[in-house]
Amino acid sequence: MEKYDVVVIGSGPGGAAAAYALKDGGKRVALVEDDLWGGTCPNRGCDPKKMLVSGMEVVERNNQMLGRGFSLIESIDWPELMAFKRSYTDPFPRSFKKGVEAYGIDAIEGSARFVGDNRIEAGDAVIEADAFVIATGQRPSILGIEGSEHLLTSTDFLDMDELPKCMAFLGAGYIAFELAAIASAAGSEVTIVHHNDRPLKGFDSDLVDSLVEAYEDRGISFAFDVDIEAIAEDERGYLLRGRGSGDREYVERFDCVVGATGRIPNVEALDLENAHVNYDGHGITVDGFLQTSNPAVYACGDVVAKKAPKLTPTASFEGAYLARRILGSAAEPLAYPPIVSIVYGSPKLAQVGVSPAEAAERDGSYKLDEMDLTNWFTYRRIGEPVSKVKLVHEGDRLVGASALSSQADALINHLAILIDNAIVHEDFNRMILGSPTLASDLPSLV
Ligand SMILES: Cc1cc2nc3c(=O)[nH]c(=O)nc-3n(C[C@H](O)[C@H](O)[C@H](O)COP(=O)(O)OP(=O)(O)OC[C@H]3O[C@@H](n4cnc5c(N)ncnc54)[C@H](O)[C@@H]3O)c2cc1C
Ligand SMILES: NC(=O)c1ccc[n+]([C@@H]2O[C@H](COP(=O)([O-])OP(=O)(O)OC[C@H]3O[C@@H](n4cnc5c(N)ncnc54)[C@H](O)[C@@H]3O)[C@@H](O)[C@H]2O)c1
Repeated sequence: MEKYDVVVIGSGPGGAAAAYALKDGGKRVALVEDDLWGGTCPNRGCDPKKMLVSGMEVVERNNQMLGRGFSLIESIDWPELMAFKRSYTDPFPRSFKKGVEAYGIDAIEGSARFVGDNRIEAGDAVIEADAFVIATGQRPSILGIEGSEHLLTSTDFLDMDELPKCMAFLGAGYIAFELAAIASAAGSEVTIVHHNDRPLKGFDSDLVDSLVEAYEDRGISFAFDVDIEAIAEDERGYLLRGRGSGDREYVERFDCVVGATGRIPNVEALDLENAHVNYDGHGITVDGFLQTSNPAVYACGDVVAKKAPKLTPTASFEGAYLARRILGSAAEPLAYPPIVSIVYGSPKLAQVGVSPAEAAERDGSYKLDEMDLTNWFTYRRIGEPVSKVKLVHEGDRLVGASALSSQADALINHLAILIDNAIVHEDFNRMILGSPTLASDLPSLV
């Protein structure tokens, strides 16, 4: 039987951050993976999605420059765009695993399951360790409806050889908005079907309304307040059946339907009962130090039941914290800085820190500014149809921001740096930034 200081289960951003930092700290570390090395983000999440977003951005920019020296590009060649994506994803797991091994971390292939409080089995190996980090992530949750076997997932979409002519996304969260924008830009007729009338819950509702309008302008349809009950295959595609408000029947046919109704934690295969590790439907339950009900077992990333958004940067932040905790250099409970969330739609929607809704609730201590930036030079020069920002200040300090535009992803990170470093308007008097850029807009925003 092999013995390690620490065994990390799951090689995604959370597990990898922990494993590398523990190795740096002198520990003997094994990293266990039962599928694609590197986890969701580089293989079937953020990165492949953003490779396809590159195509969407070209179409978006082209549309904005029509009649300004440009005419319409034909359309996206989907198989070529997919080949571009695969040029990144296909070699990724192999080179990731090579990197792990070159760093001196033992890479073990197999599905890990606990067989005792400090012992797992993975493949043929039985392994003991002083500490375990569980970082097994999540997988798509499949709606429990009749014919659910016909639903595709985000993983299927991100590896589709041909783009369907007409498709639906069920759910109106991050995945539906991002993949719908990609599919629409590539020429598919897209509908987002949602069970209530509040898409992208968690983001500012005014900006979400503007995003929905922008999608409708691009030809994306929405079916709100529809509870889907069944999907059936026939000779012409997939028939989606449900009930709308007032018990009205909803029946539509699509070439393909992608379920995007959330993700569920990967816990079942781990046999957590054998190690006395508690979990619930949201994931593994942990204390403020990311320790589970078994003092030798920790958890980080998407598999944790937590309030923090389940994103790559939060997973790696937690993995790095856990390494410090196990190495004995983190005495305090985990504390998150303001976390940036971005929906890579068309346009992009982003937020960080105190939300406009929270600012409105705590009347008096926060000041909320709403600004339409559409006529600012940064946006005029690219023919941007909509650019809005909502800024929350506490005294002279920026504490929160929400933004909607094709540049919102970059802008929100700039604003997060101001928030994290308590940079106020006067601080820009000491700086000379390259102009005209998003960064040179900042002094006028804060
Ligand atoms: C379509 C999509 C797009 C996304 N886009 C973004 C984005 O733009 N930005 C962003 O911040 N986040 C994005 N995310 C979320 C991001 O991918 C996750 O938050 C992140 O990957 C979580 O990292 P993790 O390490 O917790 O888990 P994962 O990356 O899911 O890694 C977990 C690993 O554990 C392995 N595993 C599971 N069970 C076992 C077992 N029993 N034994 C061994 N190994 C096991 C899995 O195979 C997997 O490789 C996206 C997600 C999806 C699905
Ligand atoms: N850009 C990014 O950072 C990014 C991109 C994609 C995914 N992610 C991560 O992956 C997670 C999963 O993405 P997602 O879009 O699947 O989840 P989500 O939680 O963002 O959205 C799920 C949507 O499905 C709806 N829904 C839930 N149950 C339903 C039901 N029974 N019937 C109909 N609709 C239902 C919800 O109301 C919601 O609108 C995200 O929460 C996020 O953590 C992040």
